[in-house]
Amino acid sequence: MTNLIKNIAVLTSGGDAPGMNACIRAVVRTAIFNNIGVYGAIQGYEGLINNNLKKLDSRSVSGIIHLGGTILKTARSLEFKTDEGMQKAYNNLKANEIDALVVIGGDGTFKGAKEFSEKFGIKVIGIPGTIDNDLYGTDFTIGYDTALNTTIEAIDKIRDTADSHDRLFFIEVMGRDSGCIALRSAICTGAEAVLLPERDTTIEELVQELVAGSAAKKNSRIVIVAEGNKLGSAYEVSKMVKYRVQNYDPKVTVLGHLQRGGSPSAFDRILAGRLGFSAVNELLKGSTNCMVGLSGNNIIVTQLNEALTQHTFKLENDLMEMKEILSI
Ligand SMILES: Nc1ncnc2c1ncn2[C@@H]1O[C@H](COP(=O)(O)OP(=O)(O)OP(=O)(O)O)[C@@H](O)[C@H]1O
Ligand SMILES: O=P(O)(O)OC[C@H]1O[C@](O)(CO)[C@@H](O)[C@@H]1O
Ligand SMILES: [Mg+2]
Repeated sequence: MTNLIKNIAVLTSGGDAPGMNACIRAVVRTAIFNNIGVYGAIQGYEGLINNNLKKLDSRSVSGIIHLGGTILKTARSLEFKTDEGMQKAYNNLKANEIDALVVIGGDGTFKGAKEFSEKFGIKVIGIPGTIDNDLYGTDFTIGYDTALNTTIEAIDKIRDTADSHDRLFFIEVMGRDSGCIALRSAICTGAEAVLLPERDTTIEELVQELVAGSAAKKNSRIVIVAEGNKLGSAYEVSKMVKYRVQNYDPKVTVLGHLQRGGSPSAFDRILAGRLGFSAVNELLKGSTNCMVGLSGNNIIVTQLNEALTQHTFKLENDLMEMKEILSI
């Protein structure tokens, strides 16, 4: 195997996700094992633009495998979307003799990496890291499993109050325009209803479901509201329901950013290790403009072009049907 790569830069970009640190550790140590120097770009693409690059060694990633967030920090960089920003990033990579980039993030991060690579010929490998699980080319993204577990732990707690007071709760969960966290958390918590971006539900249909719950002698009711659903935020949906059924006194909880934090689950740590390790090995093989992902129990490689043009989370009608039957 010929190693033509002298130095690489690794960065985390977009929303932070639990397991990003475990992944940084895997990238750094796999690269060092193969005699490749590693720089960490601080705050995602901003670090490349501002030459905020930190040389990393094996010890700089000690004691981080269990930490949420990202030691490299992350950002949503507007400047990287401009020609000038990309040019500055390229100049800094050249000045530091960096030949390749490993980016850990979501679809936006991959879009940026693809454009950058096509424009300047820099080798890039993407590693899927986002709680949204909204990327084609992998069954799971780093951070999703932990976020789902955090979400269901929070909903279970709300269920205690809902049960004790015979209340109706609308709980808004993250996921941008993907309903993956919403549907899975609805199944895991026995939620009575779920509003998803991938499925149109009218307010009348939702009210009917809730009224049917009352008729079936349900005391508490939990409605999971995916942030990207078409009816509106949990507050808006709650108001619309209250307007139609006055005797409900609905409560609203927006789980928000607590879903992104915390120590990564065993699943996310293993996934992060495998994907970080594979990303560097792909670079060594000469691969570029691609992402590593998990399919079944195998690591697969998908070209960024393909990953970015395919839509990801499709409504699994079988899961939806099962959820509906199991919550009668
Ligand atoms: N078309 C693009 N050209 C250049 N850079 C881009 C482009 N799209 C996104 N980026 C860069 O990638 C960054 C991260 O993208 P985005 O904010 O969409 O998050 P993400 O990677 O999809 O992660 P998540 O969805 O989990 O937050 C952007 O802030 C921007 O710097
Ligand atoms: O933290 P920010 O920038 O408000 O972004 C929130 C978004 O990021 C995510 O947490 C991860 O993509 C989405 O689920 C959510 O829509
Ligand atoms: Mg995204």
